[in-house]
Amino acid sequence: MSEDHNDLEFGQSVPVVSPSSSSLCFAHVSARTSSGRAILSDISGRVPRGNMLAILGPSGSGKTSLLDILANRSTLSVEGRICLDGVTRNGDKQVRNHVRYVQQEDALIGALTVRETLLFAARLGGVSGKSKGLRNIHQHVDSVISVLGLSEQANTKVGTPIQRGISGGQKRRVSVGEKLVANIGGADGKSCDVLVLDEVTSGLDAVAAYEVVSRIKEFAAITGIIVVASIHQPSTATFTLFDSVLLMSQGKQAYFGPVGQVTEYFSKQGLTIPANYNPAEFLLEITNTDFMATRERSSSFFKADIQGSDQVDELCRVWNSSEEAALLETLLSNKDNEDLDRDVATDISRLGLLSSISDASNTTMILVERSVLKAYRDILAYGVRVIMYLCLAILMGTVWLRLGANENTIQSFFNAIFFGSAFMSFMAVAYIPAFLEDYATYKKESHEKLYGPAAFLLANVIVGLPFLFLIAILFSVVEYWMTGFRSSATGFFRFVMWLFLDLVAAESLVVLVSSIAPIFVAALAITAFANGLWMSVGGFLVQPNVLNRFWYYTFYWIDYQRYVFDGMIFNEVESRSYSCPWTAEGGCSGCMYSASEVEDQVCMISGQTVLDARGYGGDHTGLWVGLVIAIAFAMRLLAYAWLKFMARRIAH
Ligand SMILES: Nc1ncnc2c1ncn2[C@@H]1O[C@H](COP(=O)(O)OP(=O)(O)OP(=O)(O)O)[C@@H](O)[C@H]1O
Repeated sequence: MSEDHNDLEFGQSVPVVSPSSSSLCFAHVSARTSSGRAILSDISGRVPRGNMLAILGPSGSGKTSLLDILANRSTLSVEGRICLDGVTRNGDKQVRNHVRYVQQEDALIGALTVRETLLFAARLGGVSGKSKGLRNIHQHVDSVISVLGLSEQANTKVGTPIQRGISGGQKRRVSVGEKLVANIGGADGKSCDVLVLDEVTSGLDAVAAYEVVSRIKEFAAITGIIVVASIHQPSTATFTLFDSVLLMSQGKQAYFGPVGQVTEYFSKQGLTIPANYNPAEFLLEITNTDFMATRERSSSFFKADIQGSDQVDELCRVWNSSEEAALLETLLSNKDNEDLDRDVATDISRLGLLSSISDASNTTMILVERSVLKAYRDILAYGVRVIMYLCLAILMGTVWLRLGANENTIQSFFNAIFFGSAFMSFMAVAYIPAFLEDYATYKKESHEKLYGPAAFLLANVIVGLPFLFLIAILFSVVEYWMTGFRSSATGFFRFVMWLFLDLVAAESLVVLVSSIAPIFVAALAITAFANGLWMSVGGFLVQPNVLNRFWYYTFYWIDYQRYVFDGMIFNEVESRSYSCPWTAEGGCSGCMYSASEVEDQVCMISGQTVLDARGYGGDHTGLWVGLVIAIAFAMRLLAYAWLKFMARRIAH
């Protein structure tokens, strides 16, 4: 391969590899669930480099299951052989470095524009703007935007639940674009050799679908990548763009071969595709057991008594005994083909169209940059919480307004501190939707080994901490002074510190729960329940010496809200004094707590007396700060361990 190929740019139509060179093969692939249910039975095919395979079949026929297996993402138990460029890849963890997968659901960050989304995808994929074959990363991204017909939307945001962005079909194109911009042909062991597209044209009209598929075809021809796409109801024009087609029904194979030979093959079997009839539509009709629309049309093939799945069995039986199936079998079992595949693949890997710059710290910084953009643009990420906490501060400031320091306000101060800290932790649930959006993106990107849980969680904490600090400051500025907590800079800043730690711990709980249960309603219910639990056992609603022994010896000691509450109480009460009325009969003896006459006829209750009387032990602020940090850290660590465990499970 000539070095000149490095100067090729996306959009040029000079083929780099011969379409008959190395390939992706799958031979006799069968798959079962853990309960033994057969999902796929004996599926075979071969896709040379630079070619596109369409997987066609009715809903539930096993298209996604096969794509997952080819990308080594399946949790099913798989038999058969999969090889890429002559190397057997069954269960090979490395295969995911070579496959880019566009899943059915678009996992995009709503606050980013189309161009930003693709720029971040290119950078995360390891594309360097200084790469030899790539004069400018922006140019590269713009050319992908242009070929996907997204130039007019380049600066439009993808869209959030409260801000309309691009359409569903345009989102599909952005998802495809993310794979096209990222590290195609890179030389770092993470080159993209196979582009897997699940339902790539769903949501697109016929013209847009044709445009997208034809651009992908052009791209495959230039770069030599193999494209495997499941597709629903393609127009005739779109269908004929594919080089070959695999027809599936009920997990079985009804045809594999060149698109151009479909009509001839089925005519030979007595299933004539009517003139001017969309062949793809015909194939779907004869394999759809739910709606047997073509019985009359295909009566010369199907005997009158053959119904439903028997019809599919008949199609598969005919395929298995066909010359075409025998030819495919010969191709798959030919050792010479494998050797040829391997040799050409070595040549292709030297291409290095784009070189790589990715490393762990660089990836984390890219993720931080992306999260910062999202955090300040997407009001749902932090904006909603900033507004909500400010409203809460004003509400509390006006309800607990200018409390004087006397014996009648002591309980109100305790209530204000409990309500403020508990409610703030509770409302961390507002972060769940934003985290779940990030999680979906992480899941998609980590599947392709672009980064792992450490970079994801590190970026999350780096971006989150300043926002939480801002919330703590804003809340305190309003509420602290309106309520009339002790007037001292130390008191104020300690109050801010405790709120900040409270928010950090509460957000860590959200991250942990949402990582384990990444479904909105489940994460919401579990987090709300956990916060309710921490509130109940924290020692304020039920005093520790009365608290049931089970809760006392378990959750009471790992309750971050308890340490925050105790820290805030000591900060406020310990150094304060509360006045109480002096009476002629009893002096200070009528006060709620033991008081002393500090001046002539002036009784004061010391804060320490209040704390002692209410059963609060000594001030261990340092220890409590350490414990809240440790609890928050432990929750993040558990989230990391869980994500790592899940990543390993999928990899195996
Ligand atoms: N891990 C699994 N456990 C149980 N059943 C599964 C599993 N994976 C797939 N299936 C079942 O296998 C069948 C094929 O599913 P698959 O998603 O592969 O079909 P599909 O052709 O992609 O459908 P659609 O076009 O509707 O997306 C379905 O009935 C599905 O429920």
